[in-house]
Amino acid sequence: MIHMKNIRKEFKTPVVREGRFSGLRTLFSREYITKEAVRGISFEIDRGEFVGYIGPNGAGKSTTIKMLSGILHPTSGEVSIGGLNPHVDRRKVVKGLGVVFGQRSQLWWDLPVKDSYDILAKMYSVDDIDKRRRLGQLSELLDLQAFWDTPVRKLSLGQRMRSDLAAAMLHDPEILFLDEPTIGLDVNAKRSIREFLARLNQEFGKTILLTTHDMDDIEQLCSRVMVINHGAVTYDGSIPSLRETIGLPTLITVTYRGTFQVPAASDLAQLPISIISAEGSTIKVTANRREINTLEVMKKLGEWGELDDIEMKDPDFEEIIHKVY
Ligand SMILES: Nc1ncnc2c1ncn2[C@@H]1O[C@H](COP(=O)(O)OP(=O)(O)OP(=O)(O)O)[C@@H](O)[C@H]1O
Repeated sequence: MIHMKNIRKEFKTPVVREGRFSGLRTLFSREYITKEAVRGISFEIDRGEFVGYIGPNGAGKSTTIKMLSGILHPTSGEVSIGGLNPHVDRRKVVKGLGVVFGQRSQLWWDLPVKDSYDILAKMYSVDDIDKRRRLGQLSELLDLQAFWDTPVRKLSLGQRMRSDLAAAMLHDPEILFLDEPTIGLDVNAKRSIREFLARLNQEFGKTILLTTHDMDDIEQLCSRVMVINHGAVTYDGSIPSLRETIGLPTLITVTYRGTFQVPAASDLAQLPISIISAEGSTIKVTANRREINTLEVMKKLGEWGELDDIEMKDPDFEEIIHKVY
């Protein structure tokens, strides 16, 4: 449904001149610096997928989304949405696309929220009956009613983001591109947006590509994650297999009934288990699931004393991402 093959994007910016008349000299400069923002990205996204697109600042995420939505033209490579080129067939493609840039609103700043929807409905040729029906549904899902008549500039960030999501869905697109839709939101606002996005995907079958720096968004919503770094995709797969690929150790806290006996240092060195601390009847160890499975770890720990309680903590997704970046 969404196809990108060997996509590259270069930006050319004039060399900034220094000294007298620097502004004018920069303006008329013929020297450019070329920045390769995206370097040969390829991926396919199928109908109904919910894909996280993550990477550090400046990695090329927004540039990718802009090329997919036809705002930017790739320097080279193939891009298509439902078989159409978003740059060439922009009008047709945008009918099936909803786009939200969390940092920028597509609503009219001084108008009441509902007036922006009237304008957007006209722009997307949504008739009155469909507009009323969809806004009723969106208003219920996103709880918009309370600020329906409020000018956009007076909305809180959470209300503004909910209004923007409704705006992106007003023409009922099949595909949604979201660039940081939870940026700056508090826990409750994030939760309500995540619930909405999960329903769009699960109940209404929408295909969603989500860019975010919030790893909870990714973990709670996405079945697939793509990591982009320095303009190239460095990982594309599920979250569990990303955990496995990175292979950070699991922290295991064991409480014994009474005393326990750890093996001699030479024997311990043979095991894929490391002791972090031992105090009273509690010991903390780490083990890498790539080297030893959970059952084997429990068996080994059981040989050291009579087990009372075991707690396992997998590495946070945040820590894993830190490793990939
Ligand atoms: N219009 C432009 N002109 C010149 N350089 C640009 C332009 N847009 C983006 N870039 C550069 O391309 C690179 C990728 O930018 P992009 O905005 O795609 O990153 P990002 O992954 O979305 O980052 P962030 O997480 O900070 O939003 C950056 O080095 C950026 O400075």
